[in-house]
Amino acid sequence: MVLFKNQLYSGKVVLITGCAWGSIGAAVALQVCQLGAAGLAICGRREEPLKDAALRLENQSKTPVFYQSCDIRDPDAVESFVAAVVAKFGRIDVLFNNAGGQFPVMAENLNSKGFNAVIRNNLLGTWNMTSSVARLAFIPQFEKLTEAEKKGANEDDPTQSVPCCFPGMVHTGSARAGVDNMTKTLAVEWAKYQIKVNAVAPGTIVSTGTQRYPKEMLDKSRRVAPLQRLGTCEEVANICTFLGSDEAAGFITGQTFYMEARVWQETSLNFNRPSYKTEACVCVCVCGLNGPTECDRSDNPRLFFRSGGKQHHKMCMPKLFAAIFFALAGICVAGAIIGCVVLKKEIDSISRYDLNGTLAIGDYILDANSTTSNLTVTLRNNGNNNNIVNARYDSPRNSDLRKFIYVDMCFSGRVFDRDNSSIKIFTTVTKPYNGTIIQKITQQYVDNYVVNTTNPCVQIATCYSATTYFGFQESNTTAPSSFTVATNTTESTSIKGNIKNVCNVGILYTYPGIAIIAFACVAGAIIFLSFALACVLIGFIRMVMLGLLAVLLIGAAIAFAVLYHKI
Ligand SMILES: CCCCCCCCCCC/C=C/C(=O)SCCNC(=O)CCNC(=O)[C@H](O)C(C)(C)COP(=O)(O)OP(=O)(O)OC[C@H]1O[C@@H](n2cnc3c(N)ncnc32)[C@H](O)[C@@H]1OP(=O)(O)O
Ligand SMILES: NC(=O)C1=CN([C@@H]2O[C@H](COP(=O)(O)OP(=O)(O)OC[C@H]3O[C@@H](n4cnc5c(N)ncnc54)[C@H](OP(=O)(O)O)[C@@H]3O)[C@@H](O)[C@H]2O)C=CC1
Repeated sequence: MVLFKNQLYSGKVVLITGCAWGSIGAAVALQVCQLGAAGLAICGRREEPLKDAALRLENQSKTPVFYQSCDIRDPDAVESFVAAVVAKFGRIDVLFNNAGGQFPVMAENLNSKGFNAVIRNNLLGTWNMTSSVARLAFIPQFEKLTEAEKKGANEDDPTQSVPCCFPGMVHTGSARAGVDNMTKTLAVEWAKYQIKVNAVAPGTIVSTGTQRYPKEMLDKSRRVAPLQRLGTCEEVANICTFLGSDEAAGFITGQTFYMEARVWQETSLNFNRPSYKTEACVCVCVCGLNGPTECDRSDNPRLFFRSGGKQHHKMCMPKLFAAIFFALAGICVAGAIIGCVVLKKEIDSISRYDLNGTLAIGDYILDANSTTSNLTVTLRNNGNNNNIVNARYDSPRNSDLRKFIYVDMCFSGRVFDRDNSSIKIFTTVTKPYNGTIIQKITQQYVDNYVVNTTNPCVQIATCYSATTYFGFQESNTTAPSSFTVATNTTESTSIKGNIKNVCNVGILYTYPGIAIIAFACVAGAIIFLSFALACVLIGFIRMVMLGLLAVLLIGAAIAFAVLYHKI
């Protein structure tokens, strides 16, 4: 699209403050370079973006570009930059006071230092640059003209906002109102040097600058804009390029051009109810991270922290809580892993005792770690052609009260009752740990005479500290401390035993501390992870509300179930 005459800026030396690629300044720079400017000088606080912009501009035009790091708030730096430009190009024809900016903040949260910082950036900075360029370039250049020639045009183009008011930006609104007045005053004062001074007050423009603003603010800006959209840097550049050209706008001075009639009445009406989120933010300033980002301190000043850096990183309520919950979930996961590893190690360390064989009269099983007998089996003839089987299991480690073992015993062979009546096989646990009977007396009635080979098998769950007696006993006999059973002497009687270590349910009793911590950690990880995800997906407040609702519903359901059960 050709908007301007080819070579409109031919022979002109242009100075643009603030020119990072993607900014309004860079859009103006590209236009004037492509329109044949003889030289371009750009400045900014950071050198890297300037170098980058200079390279791009030189690649896309024939204009030589000079850049220097310079903070427009510093009069000495400005003076030396302008002097360097004059030394480099010999003159300056057009000045675009583009550098500036602020931070969004509600007036009640703005202190004097912050107000001053923005006034300095937008009003004082604009003045510093304008005055230096006028003194070091415009006026001396004018003085050198012949009377006939004294009709040059220079352009001061401070971009600014605020047709009438600027809620949320009182500092910059004031600064730009000052620039507006500066524009008019200088246009009159310096008309004698044929310096023309105009200002452009863009609406909200999509640029590297506004990328740092909260999305909600920009959305609001878009909604109140008559054209229902944000402007582009090129659109601002078009009017700047026009005003900067003596040929195009030679008869325009002392004017402020508002690019878009914002409906400020509506904004003013909403002043006390800003449409952007008022959520609490934690703002941390860190040096040396991905370029400067400004914190929106107006969100909620109470949770604002700074650590002295210049770059601000913001974390708002839901994200903050999500981060906290993620961290807690992480700690829980670590705890669960450590707990499970410790438990596994402990369980693996429990010895296994396998009898795996037939016990004969007088046999006993040795504890793997000691020579103490812990299972003794005696078989003796009761003098009536019957044998008595007595078995006794003693804890090998009486001190270790919390550990359990299961003993599986299988009796095989033919078992006779003296009276041919049914007999009982039972196990009982005496002296159970802590007074609790681990497995109550198990009774199993066996048919007359024959006990099949796989049955009866009994399982005795006992505590190490307990002494367990097991055996066959005639019915109607109360449990004594030893049991007898009549066996046919012609039949072999054997006991197979298998002592297993405890795992499953026993864990909870065995290592209560570690097990409880491990299970609590697993539960905690699940809960915190759910909280964190809820914070990310639905926000902290809503998550708390939903949580309360869930608790109420569950409570009501339990109450209903209890009542229903009772009825
Ligand atoms: C209802 C509201 C509706 C509004 C709708 C508006 C829609 C958007 C319209 C956007 C239009 C304008 C766009 C642009 O201008 S684009 C350009 C964007 N670029 C920038 O804005 C960045 C430029 N800013 C800066 O370079 C710096 O912030 C600045 C130079 C202005 C100040 O930096 P300086 O280093 O001098 O200052 P400090 O950071 O040290 O701070 C000094 C004191 O200022 C106070 N301060 C700073 N930040 C905040 C904050 N976020 N909130 C409140 N106060 C703040 C504070 O007192 C600082 O002192 P301390 O450090 O001692 O605390
Ligand atoms: N975008 C918008 O909607 C609107 C913008 N404006 C104004 O237009 C101008 C350009 O805006 P935009 O392009 O969006 O902003 P950007 O933030 O994208 O660019 C601003 C440029 O100015 C430089 N700058 C800022 N402060 C200083 C300083 N003290 N000294 C030297 N250089 C400085 C920055 O470089 P560095 O950080 O390296 O110093 C950067 O190159 C600004 O003044 C802005 O306030 C006005 C109305 C609306």
